Amino acid sequence: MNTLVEKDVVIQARDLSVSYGEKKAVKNINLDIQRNSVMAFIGPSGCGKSTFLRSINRMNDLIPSCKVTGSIEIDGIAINDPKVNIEALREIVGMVFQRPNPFFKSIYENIAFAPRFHGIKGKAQLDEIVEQSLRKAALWDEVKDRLNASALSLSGGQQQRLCIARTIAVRPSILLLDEPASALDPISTMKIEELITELKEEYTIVIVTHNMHQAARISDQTAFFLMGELVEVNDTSTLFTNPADKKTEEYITGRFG
Ligand SMILES: Nc1ncnc2c1ncn2[C@@H]1O[C@H](COP(=O)(O)OP(=O)(O)OP(=O)(O)O)[C@@H](O)[C@H]1O
Repeated sequence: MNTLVEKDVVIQARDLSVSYGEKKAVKNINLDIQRNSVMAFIGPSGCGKSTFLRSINRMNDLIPSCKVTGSIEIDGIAINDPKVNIEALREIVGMVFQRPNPFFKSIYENIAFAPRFHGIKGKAQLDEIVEQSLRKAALWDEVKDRLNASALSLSGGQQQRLCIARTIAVRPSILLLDEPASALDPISTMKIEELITELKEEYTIVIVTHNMHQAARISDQTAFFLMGELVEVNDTSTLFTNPADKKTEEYITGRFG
């Protein structure tokens, strides 16, 4: 059906496959991800969600046995082109992992480190970046009086928001979140979910989650993976209430996985 406004696709995967040695972990994926939306990847353990996520900022390049075929375009640029500057790509496409992994440095330095590395030296400018990043990550009020304390003195949930702030500090436009709340308590999880909903105003967010309630609460679109294949992608409300594929229905109703 024609629509008046074309969907604003920022990430476009075409026939994307990823193998580790002989094992094909992601098989011929075609997927469009819309700007300023939250896309959730769900599916049973080992179905390729994280592998696909990592191909969006070429983190798979770090795994020697890993081979990627097909294409991913971000804003029309084929990111697997050898000419692409990977550091620049990873600034545009930031990533946050399952376990909070702050640097063994102060809260301030965790945020200021990358901007300083990229040449921002002025204290006032760095202060501004630190404050804005922490505000966007909904952490400023909790840490503004102890910016010089060790990041490791924060709770797990605060550390994870610090990692999100650290990612935001280099001004990405896409955030990849690999089960960002799975190691956190329910209150910290709720804060991360609220944060994701706020951040999508400014960022395109792709999140891997094992928690289907979480996917239903925070995502606009959901993609269901099974054994390396993309079974179904749809608006989250449709996928959870009226899945097109029987395998999706079986998974979301808890019949396997
Ligand atoms: N570094 C690696 N080397 C070899 N095989 C890997 C590697 N990482 C993942 N795999 C394999 O690729 C397949 C997909 O793994 P992946 O981690 O992408 O799945 P997943 O859906 O994210 O799983 P989970 O939900 O358990 O994190 C699995 O069979 C896994 O064993």
